[in-house]
Amino acid sequence: MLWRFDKLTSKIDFVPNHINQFIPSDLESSVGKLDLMGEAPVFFGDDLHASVSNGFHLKPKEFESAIVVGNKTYAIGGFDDPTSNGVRVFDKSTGEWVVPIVLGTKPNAFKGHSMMLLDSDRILIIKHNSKSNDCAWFLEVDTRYVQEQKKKFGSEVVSWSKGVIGDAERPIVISGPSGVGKGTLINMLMKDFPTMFGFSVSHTTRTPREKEENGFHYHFTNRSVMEEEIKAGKFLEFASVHGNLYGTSIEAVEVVADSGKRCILDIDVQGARSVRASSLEAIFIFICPPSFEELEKRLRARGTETEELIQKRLNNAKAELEQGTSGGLFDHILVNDDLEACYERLKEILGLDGSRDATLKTTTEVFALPMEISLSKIDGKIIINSKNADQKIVLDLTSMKGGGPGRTRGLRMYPTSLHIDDDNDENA
Ligand SMILES: Nc1ncnc2c1ncn2[C@@H]1O[C@H](COP(=O)(O)OP(=O)(O)OP(=O)(O)O)[C@@H](O)[C@H]1O
Ligand SMILES: Nc1nc2c(ncn2[C@@H]2O[C@H](COP(=O)(O)O)[C@@H](O)[C@H]2O)c(=O)[nH]1
Repeated sequence: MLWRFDKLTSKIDFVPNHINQFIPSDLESSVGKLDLMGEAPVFFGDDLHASVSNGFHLKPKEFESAIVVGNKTYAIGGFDDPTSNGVRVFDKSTGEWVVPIVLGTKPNAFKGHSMMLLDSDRILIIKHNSKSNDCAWFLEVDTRYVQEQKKKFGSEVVSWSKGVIGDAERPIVISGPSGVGKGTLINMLMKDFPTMFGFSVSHTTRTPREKEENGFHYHFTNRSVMEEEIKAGKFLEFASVHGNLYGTSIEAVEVVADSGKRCILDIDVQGARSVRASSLEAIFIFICPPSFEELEKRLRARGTETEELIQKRLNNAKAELEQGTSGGLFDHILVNDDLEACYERLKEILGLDGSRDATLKTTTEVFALPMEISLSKIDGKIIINSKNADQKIVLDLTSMKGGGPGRTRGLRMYPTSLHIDDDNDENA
């Protein structure tokens, strides 16, 4: 049994061992020394019954545990409970518990986890008794992305992001005016490198063209449904384009990441700007036509739009070309004059010009984590310690890329037989 001090009821009592206890390494700096003197800085699962100030019942849920980040306490768990979204937040300054808007796909229910605060803006959660490819999750509580979403929603927001082990490449955002050839170039890439790229299937309220397939070219939907889903935080970005709503759902990007492929997004300039502001660290490529006349010729030759819609798209193309080429937003600007030459240049940018083996993929061996673990941090690396066996696994976050929404890539994880001296352990 462990003792705990309940700040809300001012009582000291005992915490059963099954309730996960972890005092995060960065906590001392984030809450200050006072909190660490005499009072347990972490509220444990069964502390949570203490406050019902905003009317909901705070009976602790099974396998729920909590962690302090600055002024707030995040209670995480209870995923089995259908009434829970898995996260509750206690704000010390208001004395209230709130259920936040939860973005990203939350992990499947798990029985036990250990947590650690990273950089005071995200919580690392390691699922007990899990596999290495599904054990590391991040709950972003104050990253730039989450701060923006808090402003947008005007309420408490958190965002889940799954840790992906290995060298996943940065997603690719391709923008450019309608008819410039984005789809044509993307199809060439997907055909030549089928195991390497996955297309982010957008949602749109426009009507399908002949031969367009729901779920493959787009998720065709209607405005009221899509607006509701936007409100619910399901979209990484969305924009009104040529009179219709288009958007990239967080799920669309996650599906590609989970297949181990590099995600390609075909979105307009407004969408690219939103993605740039998100924590999806993508490469941004803008495709230009050789001339406005050629753009018009291609749009007409495609034969998919009415004259009225062609005029609308051409009109919007002027602003898009101006914004796309005015600098800052895009990493690369390509002119799609000769299709083959443009495709070669695109491959070059993506490192597919033969300078490396494009079919080569980093394979990461999957292994099982111990049943019961604790976490510590040594030399910037997270050590996952087995509570019952002399087994340690290193989680190296130094090459970590991106973050919410969706996936945090570039994690390295390997079992180690090295003896780790607990005296140097920042968090024994
Ligand atoms: N370099 C090129 N030279 C000539 N025609 C081209 C070239 N690239 C693409 N096209 C043609 O231009 C038309 C428009 O291309 P595509 O549909 O790929 O454009 P897009 O940028 O994806 O348009 P949208 O944004 O409307 O989806 C197609 O008929 C395609 O075959
Ligand atoms: N902001 C977003 N723009 C998108 C998305 N999906 C497609 N698009 C852009 O819309 C126009 C028109 O496409 P079309 O298929 O109707 O010709 C084009 O510029 C696309 O890049 C999206 O999810 N978000």
